Amino acid sequence: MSKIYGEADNRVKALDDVSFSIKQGEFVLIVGSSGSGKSTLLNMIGLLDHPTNGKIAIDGIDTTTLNDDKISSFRNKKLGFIFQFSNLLTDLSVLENVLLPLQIAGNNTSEKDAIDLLRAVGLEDQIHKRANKISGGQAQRVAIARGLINKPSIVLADEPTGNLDSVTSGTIVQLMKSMAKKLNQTFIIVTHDREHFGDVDRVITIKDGKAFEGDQPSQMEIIAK
Ligand SMILES: Nc1ncnc2c1ncn2[C@@H]1O[C@H](COP(=O)(O)OP(=O)(O)OP(=O)(O)O)[C@@H](O)[C@H]1O
Repeated sequence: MSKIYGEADNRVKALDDVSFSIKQGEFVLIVGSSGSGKSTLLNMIGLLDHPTNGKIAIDGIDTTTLNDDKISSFRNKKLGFIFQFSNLLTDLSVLENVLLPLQIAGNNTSEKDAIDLLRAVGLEDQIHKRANKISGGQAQRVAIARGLINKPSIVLADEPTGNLDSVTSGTIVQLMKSMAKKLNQTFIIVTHDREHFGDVDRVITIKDGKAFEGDQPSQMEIIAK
């Protein structure tokens, strides 16, 4: 799978023939220096953008063949997003923001699940605050709870611990790992904080748009192919 931005003189090959497969339940880190293509890869797996060449298969479905409606419903049902600049709706409370994905997916709203998650990210005393009255780090933790509330089978996170102190980062990492185990969720996490994550199933390094595991070019198939 490749992704090229722009044309002619402005052409940037952000992903260059990246190919790997991730199994259900794997906890995977994507690391690499700034500008290497990590966010581009996450956007492709999250079906937020299309690859220029190749395909992304999820659960055996080649997502490049799906129309926009199908992509939206696929995204709502299967994927959870924790993106650093994923804005919260500022007119809503912290709790309402976390409940939103349940309502969009038409799932039964479970306030208890939302409150449990907010407690797990250390925000139980902020749940009725409006989202514009909390700090950046707290907003990041709300975004984490919001990304997990639907119990998505695949969670995509871009720098989920980026705004957080190391104690809170540790709590968040433990929460994500325990959810991954309990619900057999796949986590694909872009991070600059490799050390905060401790033991993980796999680490994929992106270098100049190419994917490596260990020192070897990644040779596995599917998900991004
Ligand atoms: N929308 C875009 N249009 C043009 N070029 C882009 C676009 N998005 C990313 N790029 C370019 O693609 C390359 C990969 O960018 P990407 O954001 O995926 O890197 P990254 O590894 O996530 O970086 P960082 O760690 O700084 O977030 C960079 O050269 C970047 O400038």
